[in-house]
Amino acid sequence: MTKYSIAVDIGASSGRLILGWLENGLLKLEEIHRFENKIIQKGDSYCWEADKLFQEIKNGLKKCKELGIKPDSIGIDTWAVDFVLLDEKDQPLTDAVSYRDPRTDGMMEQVFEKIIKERLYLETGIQFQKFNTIYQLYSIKQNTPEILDQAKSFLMIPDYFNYLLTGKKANEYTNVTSTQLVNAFTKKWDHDLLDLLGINKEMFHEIKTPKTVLGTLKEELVSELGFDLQVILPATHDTGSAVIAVPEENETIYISSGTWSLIGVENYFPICVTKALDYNFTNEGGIDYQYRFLKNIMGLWMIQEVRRNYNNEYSFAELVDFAREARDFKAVVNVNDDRFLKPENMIQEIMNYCVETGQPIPGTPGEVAKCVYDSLAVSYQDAVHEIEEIFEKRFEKINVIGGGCQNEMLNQLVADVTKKEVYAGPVEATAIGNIVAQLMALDEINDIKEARTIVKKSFEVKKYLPTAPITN
Ligand SMILES: Nc1ncnc2c1ncn2[C@@H]1O[C@H](COP(=O)(O)OP(=O)(O)O)[C@@H](O)[C@H]1O
Ligand SMILES: C[C@H](O)[C@H](O)[C@@H](O)C(=O)COP(=O)(O)O
Ligand SMILES: [Mg+2]
Repeated sequence: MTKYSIAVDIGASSGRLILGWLENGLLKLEEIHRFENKIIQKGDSYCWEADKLFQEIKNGLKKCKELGIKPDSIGIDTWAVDFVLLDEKDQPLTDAVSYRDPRTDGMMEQVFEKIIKERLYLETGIQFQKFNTIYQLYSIKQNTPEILDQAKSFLMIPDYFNYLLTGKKANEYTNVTSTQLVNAFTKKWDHDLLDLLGINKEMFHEIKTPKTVLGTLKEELVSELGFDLQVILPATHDTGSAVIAVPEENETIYISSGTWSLIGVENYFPICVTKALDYNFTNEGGIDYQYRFLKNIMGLWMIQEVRRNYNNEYSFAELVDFAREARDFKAVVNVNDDRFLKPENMIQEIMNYCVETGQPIPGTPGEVAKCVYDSLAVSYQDAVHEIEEIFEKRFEKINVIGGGCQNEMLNQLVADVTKKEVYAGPVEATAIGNIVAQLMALDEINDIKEARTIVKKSFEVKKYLPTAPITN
C-alpha cells in the first residue's frame, strides 16, 4: 500500500506543503500549497507571523481533503535558532521574534564574559552568529528576566507547530544544535552552560531525533480537517532536511541555496579545532547523528531585499537576466558583514560599501544584482578553500540545492570561480529530505544511502563545468 507524506517546509522567504510518495522506485512530488513568509515589525521587534504560518499549514491540509488526498504523515521543517516560550498554562509568553531582530546586539560579548569563546566552541562546535538562540535567551534574561522566570516550555518554531498539531512537546535534535546550547559530544542540553548563564534548564524538553513518530492530531484538529495522520519529526532544521536530499552518495561540498547560503560537508564527528573556530564553521546536527560541518553565508537574502527595494517590480529571473547584461560591471562586497543582516535599504548599503572600498558603484538593477552574485560566488570560493584547508584534501564537485539552484548564472559563476564541477538541483531539496525521513520512519525507505539513490534517480540535476580549464 503506497504511503503518502506531506512535507511542510517553511523557509525565511516562503513556505510550502509538498506531497511525496514512491512510485516505481521513484520519488514523486505534488505541490499542494505555497505561501509567503516574511518578517514583520511588531512594536519594537522583528517577528515571524507564527499564527498565520500555522493557519497556512492547516490551509494546506484542507486542500489535501479537497483534492481527495489522505496523507499518512506530516513533517514540519523551518529555519533555525528561533523559538517561542510557553508559560505554565502553555500560553505563549513571547512572539516568535526573528533572528534578524537587534535584541541580540552586544549579547555575544556579554556571554563571553561568562564563558570564553574558545570553550563555548569546544563544547558546542557551533558557529558564532550574533542571533544564535543562546544570545536571544541571554537578551531576554538581561532585559525582561520576568519572561524567563515564567517560562515553563522552550519550543523551537517547528517544535511549536508540532505542539499545536499534537499537544506533544519535544525538541528535535538537528534544530536544537543550532541554539549553541547543546554539547556537540553528548548531544544533550549543556546543563553546565545553562547554569553558567542563569537560564532555567527545566524549560527544555527531551531531545528527539529525526524519524521519531511524535503522535497524531489533536481531536479538535481531526474534526476541523476531516482526517488524522501521523506527525513525524523530519530533520526539523530546514538545512538538515536539505542536506539529506543532496543527490550524491560520495563526498561532496553542498551549498543549500535559499535565503541563506549554507556551504559545507557531511561529517561523522564534530570538528572544533582552532582553524574551524577561526573560519567560523559550525557542527550542526544531521540525521543519524551525522554532523553538518558548514558555515552560513548571507545568501540570496541580499537579492530578496534588492528586489523589495525595487518594489518587487522585477522577478528573480529578470534580475538574473539584468545581471548577465551588466557583464562588464565588477564590484565585490563582503556579504558576511553584519551590515547586510538587516539594513534599512540593501541597495544603499551595497553602494555605501563600494564607496568606502573605492570600487565602482552599482547604479542599475543589473549592476546591483551582478555585484550580489559576484560577491556570493567569491564568498563560496573562500569557504571552499577553508574547507579544503581544514580537511587537507581537494573536493572535486559542489552540489547546489534549494531555490537558488535555479540561478543558472550563479551556478556557472560558482563553477568558474571555484574551478569545480557544479551540480544544481533539486530545487525542493528541503521538502524532499523532509519526505524521505518520513518515508524511512514509515519503513518505505531503508536508509540514507537508499534515499539519496532514489533522489538522484528522481530529479533533474544540471551540470556546470568551469569555462576555464581545471588545473590541479
Ligand atoms: N527563477 C529563478 N531564477 C533565479 N533565482 C531564483 C528563481 N526562483 C527562485 N530563485 C532564488 O531562490 C531563492 C529562494 O530559495 P528558497 O530555497 O525557496 O528560499 P527559502 O527556503 O529560504 O525561503 C530566491 O531568493 C531567489 O533568489
Ligand atoms: C538563521 C539560521 O542560520 C538559518 O535558519 C539557516 O540555518 C537556515 O536554515 C536558512 O534556511 P532558509 O531556507 O531560510 O535559507
Ligand atoms: Mg529553505
